[in-house]
Amino acid sequence: MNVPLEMKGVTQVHGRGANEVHALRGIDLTVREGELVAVMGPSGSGKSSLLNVAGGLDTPTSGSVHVAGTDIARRGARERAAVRRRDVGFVFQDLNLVPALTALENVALPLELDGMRPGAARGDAEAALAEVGLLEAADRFPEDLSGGQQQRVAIARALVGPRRLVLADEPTGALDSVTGDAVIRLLRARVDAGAAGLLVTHDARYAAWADRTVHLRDGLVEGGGPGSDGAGLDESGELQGADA
Ligand SMILES: Nc1ncnc2c1ncn2[C@@H]1O[C@H](COP(=O)(O)OP(=O)(O)OP(=O)(O)O)[C@@H](O)[C@H]1O
Repeated sequence: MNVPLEMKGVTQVHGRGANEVHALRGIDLTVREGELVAVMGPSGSGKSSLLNVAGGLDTPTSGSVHVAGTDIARRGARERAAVRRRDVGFVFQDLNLVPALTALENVALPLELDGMRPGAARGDAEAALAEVGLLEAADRFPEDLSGGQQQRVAIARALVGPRRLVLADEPTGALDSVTGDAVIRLLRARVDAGAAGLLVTHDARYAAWADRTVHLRDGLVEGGGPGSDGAGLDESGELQGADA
């Protein structure tokens, strides 16, 4: 089976000329099935850029980004969107639930947009809501849910269907620690069930749930020379301390 995520020599330049920002400067990163990788680093080091490129929301300036075997760096927007909908789940800090849709309809939406029949989409959405412990809230609207419940609906929407790659950008940002722990536990459970996960976090406590941590600085994996994807960087207590 293909590796869920394999990035090689990925660079990304935002802007032009005097405004050019080199957000990513040569990233090699592989995330395998059953593996949760935490991404840490100072503000502006490229964490969000890395996640957006990994999930095909942005294209890199150079390098390859294989998601479940397809190099999305070399595909057009339409094909990238198809890979994204089929294989990638995003958990963002910004919940982005549709206010006019119930929890269940919010979760079913990406499946229906991808052409799944409403009945089948509903069944998968119920399973995803059950996974986050919110099946009883299926028919409620976002405004009738607490912040933590809304976050779980967003997680269910990210995890619905058989996604092989789950990308989370500070998913615990706005949450109290109990709810934050619950979110990370859900992510960990999905990865243990066979997905690959990439988790951007500033919090060493959440990074501790990952199998390994990659530290970014100025668009590069620290200690990750050519041919390395940063595995084993955890041994550097100094870097962990600097980021926490
Ligand atoms: N759309 C854009 N246009 C121009 N510059 C950008 C754009 N997106 C990101 N950048 C720049 O690229 C660099 C990396 O940004 P990125 O958001 O990836 O960092 P980050 O590590 O996620 O930061 P933070 O922790 O603050 O969210 C920064 O210098 C940022 O200003």
